[in-house]
Amino acid sequence: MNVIILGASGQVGTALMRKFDEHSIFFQAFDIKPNLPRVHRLDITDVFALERVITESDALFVINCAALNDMQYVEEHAKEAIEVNTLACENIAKLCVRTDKVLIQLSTDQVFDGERKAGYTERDNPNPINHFGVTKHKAEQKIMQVGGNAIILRTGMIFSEHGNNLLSNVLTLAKDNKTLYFSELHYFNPTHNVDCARVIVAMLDQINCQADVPLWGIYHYGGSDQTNFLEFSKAIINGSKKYDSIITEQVIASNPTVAQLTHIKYANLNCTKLLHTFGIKQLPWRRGLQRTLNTIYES
Ligand SMILES: NC(=O)C1=CN([C@@H]2O[C@H](COP(=O)(O)OP(=O)(O)OC[C@H]3O[C@@H](n4cnc5c(N)ncnc54)[C@H](OP(=O)(O)O)[C@@H]3O)[C@@H](O)[C@H]2O)C=CC1
Ligand SMILES: Cc1cn([C@H]2C[C@H](O)[C@@H](COP(=O)(O)OP(=O)(O)O[C@H]3O[C@@H](C)C(=O)[C@@H](O)[C@H]3O)O2)c(=O)[nH]c1=O
Repeated sequence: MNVIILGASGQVGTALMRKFDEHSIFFQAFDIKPNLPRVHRLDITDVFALERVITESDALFVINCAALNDMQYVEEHAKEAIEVNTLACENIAKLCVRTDKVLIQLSTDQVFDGERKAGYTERDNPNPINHFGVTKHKAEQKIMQVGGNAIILRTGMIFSEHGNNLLSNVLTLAKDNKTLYFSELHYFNPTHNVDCARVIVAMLDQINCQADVPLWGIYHYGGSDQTNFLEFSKAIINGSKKYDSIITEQVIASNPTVAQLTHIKYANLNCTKLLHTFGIKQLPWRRGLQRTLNTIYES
């Protein structure tokens, strides 16, 4: 198997590179910031460079993890976000069709409006309420219009030991002994980057073996079980206490209106389709959280 990873320096990209090495899968890795070994520079909005990379490679799979993910930045840089999160994805999809490659595109729970408490299935209609969700939903629509052998994997709140994510934000504030204020009314499925990579590798494996079975379409994956911002931040603090005595005890429920947060209210993903189609089970995020904290504090 031979794979192209776009956005390889990010949370999911780095975990994928590690998994591919473990499984002896050959990959070519690209990112706008090639700050890791074996990652080459590629801006996915550079149409010609993108075309060269995809058409000259004999990879069977393209996994697109590249995106602008800072939701506040995306609100303030709407045009740039459309270029990266939507138009580049459409181009990637077209190039995959032209070169007969399978596309795995990462997407988000933020394509929904967050009003459905029961957990969103793939049959639920997207209705994004933030610009990040709009850019990702438009990408999904463009990819579906292009057709071809494409999978869209929607996930939520990815955490890892590196990069800017909710876990690192909580730790930074907690180490300054600041009081943390978090909503207990906003729900989501935290997803360990390594777990997300596990799911992608399992999907690739099966696609590779079952070329005649139509597996294309949208799937949901998030860590089990759903939680809210308050509970998740408390779990981070509790898991850090054995390493850090100065960490704050002060985690307080503050329940802002949806308008005060860019994040949607109920971002829970129902992952049954992935289980029934690929046999891939959800893993508990608490296990990934403790592993991540161990890595952060022990390295
Ligand atoms: N993080 C999360 O909580 C969630 C993420 N997702 C989706 O999953 C995917 C992977 O997310 P994650 O690994 O967390 O993302 P990261 O932000 O960690 O990684 C994305 C990488 O893409 C790079 N990038 C940005 N613009 C370009 C560009 N024009 N060309 C090439 N590379 C670029 C980023 O660089 P730089 O850092 O310089 O911008 C970064 O290295 C994305 O599609 C994301 O939207 C879905 C749900 C939740
Ligand atoms: C640091 C902090 C954040 N928050 C809130 C604000 C914010 O909406 C929420 C989460 O903060 P973050 O900015 O770290 O995470 P956020 O950017 O909301 O995360 C999202 O990222 C994109 C890419 C996705 O696809 C989503 O699934 C989701 O994971 O927590 C507080 O309430 N109190 C705090 O002290």
